[in-house]
Amino acid sequence: MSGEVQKGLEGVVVGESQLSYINGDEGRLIYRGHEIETLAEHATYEEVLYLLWHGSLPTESELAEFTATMAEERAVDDEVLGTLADLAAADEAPMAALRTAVSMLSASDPEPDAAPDDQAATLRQGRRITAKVPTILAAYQRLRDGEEPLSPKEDLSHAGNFLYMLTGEEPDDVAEETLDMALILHADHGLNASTFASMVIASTLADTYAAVTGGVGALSGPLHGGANQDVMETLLEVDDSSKDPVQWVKDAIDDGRKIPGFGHRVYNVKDPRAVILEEKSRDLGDASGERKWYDHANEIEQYLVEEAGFAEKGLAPNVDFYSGTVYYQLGIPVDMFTPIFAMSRVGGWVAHVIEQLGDNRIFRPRAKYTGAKEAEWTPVEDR
Ligand SMILES: CC(=O)SCCNC(=O)CCNC(=O)[C@H](O)C(C)(C)COP(=O)(O)OP(=O)(O)OC[C@H]1O[C@@H](n2cnc3c(N)ncnc32)[C@H](O)[C@@H]1OP(=O)(O)O
Ligand SMILES: O=C([O-])CC(=O)C(=O)O
Repeated sequence: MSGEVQKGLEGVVVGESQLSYINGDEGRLIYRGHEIETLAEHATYEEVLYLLWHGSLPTESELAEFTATMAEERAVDDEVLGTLADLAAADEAPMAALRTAVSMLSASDPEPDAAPDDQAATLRQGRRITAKVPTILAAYQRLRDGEEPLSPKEDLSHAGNFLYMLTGEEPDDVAEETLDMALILHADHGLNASTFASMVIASTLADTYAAVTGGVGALSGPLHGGANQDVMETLLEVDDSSKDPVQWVKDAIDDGRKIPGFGHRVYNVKDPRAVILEEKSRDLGDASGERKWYDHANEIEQYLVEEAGFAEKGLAPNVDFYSGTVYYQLGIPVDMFTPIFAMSRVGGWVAHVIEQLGDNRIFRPRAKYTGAKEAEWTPVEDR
């Protein structure tokens, strides 16, 4: 066994997966053989969930049944809504509220005695959690606004129902399709930090709720999913400053700031999801006549990649760089951006947990011990 330290586990292969493949030099992402561009254009989020969880694209009748089952599972208990109201009163961050609420869902699980390594039961539990996350998030946003949560509508899509529960109005096609596409793009991405966190938890044979709660926690950090909120806050800061975006970013680099939404452990080139989201951000701007959010982001990208040497260092926009400008143009509050990422990625966490359970071995790496080996014991009163 090599004693070499692989900081951040870079390049370490810990298992096999059939879920998603990333080529970081080509900027390519596929889910179970399907290119992300094809899925973004033609699939729905429900279809992608089915693909990830069941191994192949559903037939029309399989999709109808799957969609209906998930829609029936959207409602959450009053106890969860009550806790969300308390958290809203305490001004808790939405990702923290989501983390707490997902953990609470286990109390109403209809299969509490399911064996932890039962893949079929894990899939049903994961499906129920995935169905309920939008309800939790929309309820939380309404409670923060002093409004009553809305009950889910079963006849709307996963994305459409979330927007309805958030705003009280059924969304137009553009908003629904845009969010649906964003959910598809964020559903899975190999062994990213939050997915790996879920897998580590599942590998101990802890339950699905523990694994997903851990995933939410890991995704919330600014080096991971939290970056989409940071990107939008950066663009708002640019807009509020008296500087043009390029001058702003030059000064930010001189001040030693990291630019959120740039850099990736696997991609050395632009993330293919960022390419799709960039186009969507520009289209939304053109349609509304207000392109400044896309323009600010794009000017920053052009400068960093073409003039500041980011391309040579393999630093390019990641999925978080343009997603925020898309959500912002849909009127979604900035601190709901990372929760929307979670609303999608829960599907990937569940898929990887099921895959892990199919060939489980507990994760247990080692650290190279660099501490003292012979310390002298001194009684507390003599220290
Ligand atoms: C959904 C997602 O999780 S996508 C990632 C979302 N996170 C972000 O956008 C936050 C900003 N980006 C980052 O912090 C990093 O690029 C990460 C966390 C994504 C990847 O981290 P790592 O693979 O460990 O790369 P690491 O942080 O070591 O960076 C390598 C070099 O690039 C630099 N670098 C990396 N990202 C950036 C950035 N956004 N801006 C400026 N410099 C950067 C680092 O300073 C480092 O330079 P050095 O070698 O001179 O010290
Ligand atoms: O893969 C990663 O490390 C981060 C990422 O882009 C994702 O989770 O979508």
